[in-house]
Amino acid sequence: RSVGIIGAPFSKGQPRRGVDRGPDAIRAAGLLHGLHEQGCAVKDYGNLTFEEPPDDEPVGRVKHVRAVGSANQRLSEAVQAVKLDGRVSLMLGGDHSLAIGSIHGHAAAVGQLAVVWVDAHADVNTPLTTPTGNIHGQSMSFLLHELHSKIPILPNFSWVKPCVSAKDLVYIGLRDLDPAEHYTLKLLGVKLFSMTEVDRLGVARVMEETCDYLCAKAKKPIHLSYDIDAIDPAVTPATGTPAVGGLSYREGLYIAEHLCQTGLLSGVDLVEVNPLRGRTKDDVRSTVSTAVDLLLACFGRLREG
Ligand SMILES: N[C@@]1(C(=O)O)CN(C[C@@H]2CCCCN2)C[C@@H]1CCC[B-](O)(O)O
Ligand SMILES: [Mn+2]
Ligand SMILES: [Mn+2]
Ligand SMILES: [Mn+2]
Repeated sequence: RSVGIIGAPFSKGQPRRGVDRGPDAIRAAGLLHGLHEQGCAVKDYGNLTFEEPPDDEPVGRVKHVRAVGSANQRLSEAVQAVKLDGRVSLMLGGDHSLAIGSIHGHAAAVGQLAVVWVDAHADVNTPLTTPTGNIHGQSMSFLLHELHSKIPILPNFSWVKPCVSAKDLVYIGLRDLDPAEHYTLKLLGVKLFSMTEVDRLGVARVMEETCDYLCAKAKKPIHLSYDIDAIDPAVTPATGTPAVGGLSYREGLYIAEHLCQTGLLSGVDLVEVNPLRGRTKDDVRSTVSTAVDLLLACFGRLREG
């Protein structure tokens, strides 16, 4: 497998300091060494640098609009370039607002794609429904064709074109949604496997149904957007919005292994690792090493050897 790594040290999609340290923490924990060990051809494109627009006042309730819009435009261009290099793009966050640029750039390069969003949260608030104003909880709303009419004009966001159809999106791990998000997902008929379905069906059946659902019509390239807070906070506590009752380490790995086996994985995000949110060094170590293990599984590592 040929992998192109992009570091996106960005935190303005949410209020907590430290998530911009995610990319270098994940690298320091041995990501590149691990990928090389398992035979991947790896190119590290380094960390993006982001401008800090002055006077970035909230627009309505939405915070850091100009910074988030500008950062994601830059990320979109970078991901598109990695795809045009013929590599699977791997974006290391940084907060989950970065999925806007990552998925946008991926779609610009490959056309229609399927999205698997692994997360405790749906991140599908619109700028008008968000309870917090944090754009990391709104990312999917900018990307879905079906929500285009619900998105107001925002500064530095005019470049964003919706690029995902609701029928091409699957959520896994949901357990902390806002009312408006739940309403939206039901209204659009988005396929979702909350932690209830994970418990009821088991992760193997969830992945079987996910792939059957996404591949039923045509096999599209898959974009996997993995929020580390999908995993149970007992395993990955160093993150901004932990929610109890998450995926086990094993379930998290299985999801990555299964998607890797489809051969359709074309873009990956690993976001919301925040080294400053661990109570102890062990908290941080466990979070970062789990992130590395999930990524090694995305790119071919199997527990059987
Ligand atoms: N829906 C949210 C939003 O801010 O829009 C509100 N929620 C926090 C809140 C905590 C108390 C119980 C109810 N939920 C976080 C989520 C965004 C997560 C972004 B992600 O990237 O971490 O997934
Ligand atoms: Mn998220
Ligand atoms: Mn989340
Ligand atoms: Mn988060």
